[in-house]
Amino acid sequence: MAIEFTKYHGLGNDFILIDNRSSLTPVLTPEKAVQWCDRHFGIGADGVIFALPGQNGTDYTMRIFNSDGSEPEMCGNGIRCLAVFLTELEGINRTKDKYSIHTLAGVIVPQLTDDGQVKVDMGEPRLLAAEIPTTLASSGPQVINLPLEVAGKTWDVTCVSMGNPHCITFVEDVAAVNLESIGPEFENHPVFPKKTNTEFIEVVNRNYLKMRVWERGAGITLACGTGACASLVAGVLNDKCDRTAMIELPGGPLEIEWSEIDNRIYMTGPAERVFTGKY
Ligand SMILES: N[C@@H](CCC[C@H](N)C(=O)O)C(=O)O
Repeated sequence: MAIEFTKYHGLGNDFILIDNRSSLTPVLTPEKAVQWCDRHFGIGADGVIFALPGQNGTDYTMRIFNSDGSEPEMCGNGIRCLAVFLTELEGINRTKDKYSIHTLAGVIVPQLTDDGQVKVDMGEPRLLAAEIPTTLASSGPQVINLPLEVAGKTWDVTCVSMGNPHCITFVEDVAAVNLESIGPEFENHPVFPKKTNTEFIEVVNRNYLKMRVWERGAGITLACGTGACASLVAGVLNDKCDRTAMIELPGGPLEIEWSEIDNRIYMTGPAERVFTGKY
């Protein structure tokens, strides 16, 4: 049976979106998602996202499979793509759209802005080691600037959950990091029982950070929304940046704010439709 899909990207972090609004069961298995995401033998993407009916009073549910078939709790760039996809499916006036989306990381609220971007209420960051989860907490309940041995080198890391796990480390020159070799070592490190996403951050100034990412279940991607949020939180906790900053990723910039008023993270960035098809 042919299934209709639409390809989107958020700063080059690309996804296959599927209209799954008639059932709470994704129309693809994780194994099929791996095949669809293959850049040589399939459509090619960092993940597959399903727009499912809402649960517990929410408008919709988002589920996502990474390109390796694993299921993460949340995806920041993906939820911006989902918001635009839903608007196009529902045909509502773009500027008024605000959705409550049920995810494995809780309820997330994206809103389309007047300039065609999407601003997302990403919820509160979680900092307790058990919430990340990580076993790396020697001196307290949080992991802030603690040494971690990876591939024969000591890295000072800060761990933040945005529903999914992130390990952040600050470096002098982000372009010099050999992501391909070091990324999998972080991802599969025994101190992360559910594996981890890893962000390498260069601080340019207190409102401008450069980031490269190795994603759990997807490898090197051009952008990671939850990673940018977690990195801003890590920057604030280490007194390296202010609570509002531009995070420059290989695919482009994201604006991130950690509100002092409600402790929630707000992420603003684009989401673009690329093409539609049947597979
Ligand atoms: N690219 C995403 C994150 C996708 C999930 C991640 N690979 C994980 O397994 O946690 C984003 O924009 O947040």
